Formats: sequence, C-alpha cells, structure tokens
Amino acid sequence: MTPPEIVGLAPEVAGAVLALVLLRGVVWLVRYIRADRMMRVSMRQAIRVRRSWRRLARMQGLTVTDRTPSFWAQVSAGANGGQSKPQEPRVLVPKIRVRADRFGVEVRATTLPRVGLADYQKAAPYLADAWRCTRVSVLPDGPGAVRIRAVRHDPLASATDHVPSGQAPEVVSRWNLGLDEYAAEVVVSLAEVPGVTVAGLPGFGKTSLINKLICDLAPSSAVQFAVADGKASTAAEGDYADVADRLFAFVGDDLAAGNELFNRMVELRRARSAAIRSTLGVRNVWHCGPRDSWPLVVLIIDEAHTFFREHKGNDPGTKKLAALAAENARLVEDLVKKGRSVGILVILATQKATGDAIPTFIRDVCPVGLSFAQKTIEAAVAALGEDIRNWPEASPVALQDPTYVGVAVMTVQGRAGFTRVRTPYVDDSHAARIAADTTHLTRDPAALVVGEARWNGNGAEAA
Ligand SMILES: Nc1ncnc2c1ncn2[C@@H]1O[C@H](COP(=O)(O)OP(=O)(O)OP(=O)(O)O)[C@@H](O)[C@H]1O
Repeated sequence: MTPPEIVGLAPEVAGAVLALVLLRGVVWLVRYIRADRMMRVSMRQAIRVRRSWRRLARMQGLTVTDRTPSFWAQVSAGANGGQSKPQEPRVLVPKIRVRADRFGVEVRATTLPRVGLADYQKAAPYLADAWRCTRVSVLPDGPGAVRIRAVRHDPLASATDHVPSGQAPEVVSRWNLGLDEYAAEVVVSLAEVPGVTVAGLPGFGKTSLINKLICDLAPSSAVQFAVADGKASTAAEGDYADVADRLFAFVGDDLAAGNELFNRMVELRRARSAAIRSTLGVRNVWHCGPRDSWPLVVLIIDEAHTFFREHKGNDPGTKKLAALAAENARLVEDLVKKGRSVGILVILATQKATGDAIPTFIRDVCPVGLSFAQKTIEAAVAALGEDIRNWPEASPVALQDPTYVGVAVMTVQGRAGFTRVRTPYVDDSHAARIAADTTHLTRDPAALVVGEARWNGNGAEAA
C-alpha cells in the first residue's frame, strides 16, 4: 500500500473509531438507565476516578519520572551521528481499569519501578478522601498489578435480604456467607470441615445464618439435615418449624432425646467408616464428593449449651442429667473428630462459646468459627481464639449496636486477621417455601448406608 493510499483510508478509519466510541457510549447509557440508584452513583464515580487519575496519581507519588532516552530518541541520535535534541523526562502513570458496582468501584492498577503494593497501601486513605469513599483497601492482583477496592457506604451497616433460588447448588460444600466490609463475597469451603461453631448474643443472627445454609442446600439430594434445638420442645415450635419437613431427625431441649440422636449419628459415622471403601472406592468422601446415595450429613446443634452444660447436685435426677450431658459431649466429640472423611458436619450454635457451653475438646477442633456480637472480650476470645485480641477493630464486642444485627466476625482461609461479614436475612416464608418444595428429598442417611453396602456386598439391588 502506498502512502497516498494510506492517507486516503484515514476518513474511514476515523469513522470506524467514532462509531466504536458512539457504541460504547450507547452501551454505557443503556446500562445507566437500567441500573438502580446506587449503581448509577457508582457509574458516575467510575468516570470521575478515570478522569482524575493522572493528576491524583502524581499528587500521591504513584508516578515515576523516567529520564532514560526512549528507544526512538536513541535511534534518531544514532542516525544523526550521536547528535540529538535533549529529551524531556517522561512521567509514567500506572494504567488503570475501573469497574463499578452498587457499593463503589474496583480499580485494577499496574505497578511501576519503585511504585508497588506498599506505596498504594500508604496512599489508600488519601485515595478514599479523593474518591469520597468510607473505605479503600489495596490487595495484590498477580505480578505487577494491584486491586484497589473503594466503597462509598459501609456494607456492614446496611441489612441485606436473601431470596433462596430453590435450585440445587453445583457444589454443596460452597457456603456463601455474605459480603465483607469491602462488599466482596465471603465464601467458605465446607469440604473436609468436620465442625463449625457459631456464637453471639441472643437475637444477633445465629439461627438466621443457619437457616440460609439449610435453604441454599435443601434443594440438593446430596445433603441431609438433623437438628437438635435446645430452645424448643417439638419440631413444630421454635426456629426450625418452617424447615421441619426437610429434616430427617429433630429433637428439642430434652437431654435424653438429644442423647438418642447423637448415638444414632455416631452409629451412622461407624457404619459409614466401615462401608466407605467398599461403597465409594475411596477413604475420604471429599475425594469424590457427596452424592444422593452418600449425602453430606449436617447435624445442627442450636443452643448447644442445653446439651452439654454441667449439672451439679447429688440427687438422682441431677446425676442422671450430668451423666447424659457428659455422654452427649463424648458422642459429639466422636462426630467432630472422626466424621470429616465420611461426610458428617456438625454445626454448633450458642450464645457464648465458653467451655461450659461447648466443651473445649469439641470447640477447639472445629476449623471454622464465627461470632456475632459479644458482650466481653473474654467471650470473643472463647469464640474466635486468642488472636482476636490483636485485631481490636474487628472484635465482635464492637458489634453490639443494633445496626450490626446479622454481622459476624471470622477467619477466612487465605486472609490475614479477621473478616467481618454482613450475612443476609432469609425471611421465614422463603424457608417454608423451600422446605415444602424439597420435602421429597428427605432421606435417613443410615438407611442409605445399609442399601449401598448390600448393593456392593452381594451384587444384588438394595431394598
Ligand atoms: N442477617 C440478618 N440481617 C438482618 N436482620 C437479621 C439478620 N439475622 C437476624 N436478624 C433479625 O434478628 C432477629 C433474631 O435473629 P436470630 O433468631 O437469627 O438470632 P439468634 O442469634 O439465633 O438469637 P437466639 O440466640 O435468641 O436464638 C430476626 O428475627 C431478625 O429480625
């Protein structure tokens, strides 16, 4: 192609570029019209962040002055026999990509020589002021890049709702808890987890959190639930009444009934341990994943202190209760220490996770621990461990304001320190709907083990 031909193409190229810009503008406008109020504010904010970036980066010391002559300057100097015009030093500005969501913006920025993660982190409070955000965090985003998260509103301070989809989840071990303080999803893997503890003052969201988990997992036939609720007497009363039909077992606050259920669960654990190799061909169910015939069994022990509390006294009635409580602790210890590989998960909820409510030999082997608001730092330490003393800004003691009903503190795999999570509220009507739609999936997992063992042992179809 000759130079005049190239010049001749210029109007077409300019037209194509203009059309592209227009198209992008139209796409942006359609998204803006369809967005809700919060999203629109974020979209405008994203434009401001992009426009002001060059100046702001310079003011925050996030740019670098490059005094080395560019490649072309060196080439032209070579062509002129080493003579070239002195070059202005170039100011390098990190490249950014900005994405808006309802809570604010996420900026992916490149690093430069001598401008790295630590410099962005140092600049974070000033970026928050410039972008009018309550919080800005900077995290690494692969080699040579950082991710800057900026939120205008505190996601922890506004209550959210969850409407369960009624669809079976693809992965039953994925527990989506809610949003953290930067509005990022907090997801915990329940694979290989034998126990979870949930602590917190009454009325701060423990049961609602568990309800959400039931609602999300209930549509899967690869999960079965049992509940021991220390606050109710029958399944028809209390917090689990709406989901009662989706539970293969329920006991109330009666210690002997609790004891029977825990014995039944330990029997199941033993039967599964004996049958797992011949049935699944593996020693750990998480190597192949739970399934209809070998479901994940979730045992929820709500108001756990009811079942484990020490009873002091010499009369026969009290002695009997003391013996039952001690035996309950022993049985649940068996489940938490040996149930992981056969797909048994125990969730223990209590107001104060001190040793009298959940024996420490059970509590300390539960790898996942959450705490809603707590009255004292001692209660927070019991729920989350000694390390919470080193993270005062994340302490559940600071969550006693009603604004923080539904906010929990926990450690998250791969994150330093503690994470605060805004868990969404699930209305009772949704729980009832999900339970009604999934009642037909309820099975006693013990019957399934027998069936599977027979199938494999004799080669005959299970009854
Ligand atoms: N995630 C949430 N977001 C907003 N409000 C919530 C949330 N969870 C619970 N609530 C509100 O708090 C009330 C009590 O919640 P929940 O029963 O889960 O508390 P709890 O900690 O289990 O209390 P208790 O120890 O007495 O059983 C709910 O009825 C609801 O109004």
